[in-house]
Amino acid sequence: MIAKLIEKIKQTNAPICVGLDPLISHIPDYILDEKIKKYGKSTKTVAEAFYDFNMAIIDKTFDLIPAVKPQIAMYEEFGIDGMIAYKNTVDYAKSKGLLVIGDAKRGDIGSTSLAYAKAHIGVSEISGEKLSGFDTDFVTVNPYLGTDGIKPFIDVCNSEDKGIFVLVKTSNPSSGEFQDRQIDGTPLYELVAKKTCEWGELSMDGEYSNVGAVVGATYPKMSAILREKMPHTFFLVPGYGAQGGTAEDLKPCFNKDGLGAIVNSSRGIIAAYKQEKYASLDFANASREAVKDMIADINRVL
Ligand SMILES: O=C(O)c1cc(=O)[nH]c(=O)n1[C@@H]1O[C@H](COP(=O)(O)O)[C@@H](O)[C@H]1O
Repeated sequence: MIAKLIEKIKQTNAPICVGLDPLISHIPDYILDEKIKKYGKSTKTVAEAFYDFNMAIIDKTFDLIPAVKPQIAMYEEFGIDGMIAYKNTVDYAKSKGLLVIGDAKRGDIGSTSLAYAKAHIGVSEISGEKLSGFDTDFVTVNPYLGTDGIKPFIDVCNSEDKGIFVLVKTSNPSSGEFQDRQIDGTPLYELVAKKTCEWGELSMDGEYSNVGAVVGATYPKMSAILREKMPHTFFLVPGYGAQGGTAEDLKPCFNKDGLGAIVNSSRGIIAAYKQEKYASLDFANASREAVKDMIADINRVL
């Protein structure tokens, strides 16, 4: 699956994905009001509004980008109705030819990880009939439980041609609390990186592995170290835009050939219409212009 993502990045010349992380405060009033009229002040209203909002953004951006990354938490907040909106968003993005990175940060003991893997990137079976859950192309995975928590995801990557991104160095302010702690002279994030490379060897897809790494844009010195130590690992890079990461900051995440990473921006794209620069545009066209600006900004440094 990573080879497909790389192919789409080359086709679009855009190593970026749009984070579909809607909040009620992002949704224009006219969409919310229409849904409230139909469904009252309910979780269904929010879910339907999120789906309409996402579809409009996908319609205006799918020709420019290789992938989207819906963050499941934003949907889970609204229970079953939210989860339906998540699944509908995944399916709509795929119908437009986009690859979908489900951001669910799963990981547990082996048997439970297998269920998570099947839910997000795999299939299940009942009496010989295949059943799919969310069916995204990639899912983000938390490595804290170690190899038996990761292995089921890798097995599903191999059987279904899918991919995962393992949290290695996250973008948030507290990421160093554990990740930067030295263990026998090596920071924990480097130990996780080494393990991620070993796991990656179990699912190679061309030059890169289906086992990728999440590396935040906000720690460029560490990104440079990781890029060198992980030559066959593709990076998912969050933290650009709203969290302060700049194009210069994420440059070390890329290889010399300009490949090796896909950069996510969520609020910076889907809520672009709230920024002065895009204020004259409707929300979906503002997202389109913000995507074009992000692509140009990143390609400028590559
Ligand atoms: O796995 C992720 O995508 C992730 C890892 C990380 O280290 N930092 C991080 O921000 N993310 C996700 O990336 C998105 C960032 O959103 P914005 O800050 O609005 O661009 C959110 O969905 C986060 O959950």
